[in-house]
Amino acid sequence: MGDKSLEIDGISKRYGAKVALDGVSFDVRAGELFGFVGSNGAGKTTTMRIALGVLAADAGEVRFDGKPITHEARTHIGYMPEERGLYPKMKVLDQLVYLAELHGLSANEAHRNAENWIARLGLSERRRDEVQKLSLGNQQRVQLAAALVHDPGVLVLDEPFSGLDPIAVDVMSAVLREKAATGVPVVFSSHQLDLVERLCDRVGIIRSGRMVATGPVAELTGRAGSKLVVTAPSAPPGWAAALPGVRVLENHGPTSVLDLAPSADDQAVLAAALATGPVTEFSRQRRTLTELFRDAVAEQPRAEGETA
Ligand SMILES: Nc1ncnc2c1ncn2[C@@H]1O[C@H](COP(=O)(O)OP(=O)(O)OP(=O)(O)O)[C@@H](O)[C@H]1O
Repeated sequence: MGDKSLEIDGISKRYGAKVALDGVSFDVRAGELFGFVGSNGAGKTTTMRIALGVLAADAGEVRFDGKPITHEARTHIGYMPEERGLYPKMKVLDQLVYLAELHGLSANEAHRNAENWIARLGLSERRRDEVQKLSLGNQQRVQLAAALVHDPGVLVLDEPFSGLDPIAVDVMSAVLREKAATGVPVVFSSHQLDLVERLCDRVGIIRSGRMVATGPVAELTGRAGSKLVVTAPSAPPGWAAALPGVRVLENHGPTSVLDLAPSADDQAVLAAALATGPVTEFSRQRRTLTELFRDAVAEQPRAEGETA
């Protein structure tokens, strides 16, 4: 491994008349953590299942290391399915050893890896317990261990953070960063956008089966303009409403939070504020991924055939 990326190129998928994916493209580069975000039903799970090969696309191609992904290459993907596919009655250690052996590791390697991940993910006291007797969060740790136990060259994780306590979130984050640092492309879906923003090198936003934005968070949020916080105690209500490229987001007493289009002139805003009297605060704030997401999801025209 080291320089191999996973490419999703023009993937389309219908379920009957329902278009689930319509030409979805993005790449997850070697060594990067890629956050895949989108509303419920936008197509994340479908995309991941197609990348893994458990579902066939109607059109498009999945490539690994520049070549159409083979069955062999797919066995090197560590996958965490949304439906969480563990054997409920099997014990944690046995299950991980079994899965590692299934991927071709020797008995010794399988044991060593299983024990390593059990320790790393804080499951040592649970290693002899049946999976079904674990809490949901601990089952999820086992599910991550299952995705990692065969030393995968790619990680595809469907909502790995959902339902985890803050400590488990930290462990999961550290493990994903570590795997990426070894050159593995890591893609995961999540609705926890603050976490995605903090953790990921790049993100992709999918809406109704189409990618609406892909790139580093800072780049995407920068392109979307910024927020301005202005405190002008003498300003009358609505002082900023008519300024070009400005949208008033919130007013708290003398403080206004303004949304600035990329074309808007912040100095003109400052001049307008000063024209009302003193200005005691004037600061730019970067937009968050959550705000960007809301805009991206709200602004796109509805897909053909989609009902409100
Ligand atoms: N087996 C199926 N049969 C019919 N429609 C399906 C099937 N699986 C998914 N869909 C539809 O395809 C679309 C995409 O679903 P998908 O599960 O990929 O979304 P998602 O982004 O993972 O959503 P969530 O965040 O809720 O998990 C949805 O409209 C869904 O209803």
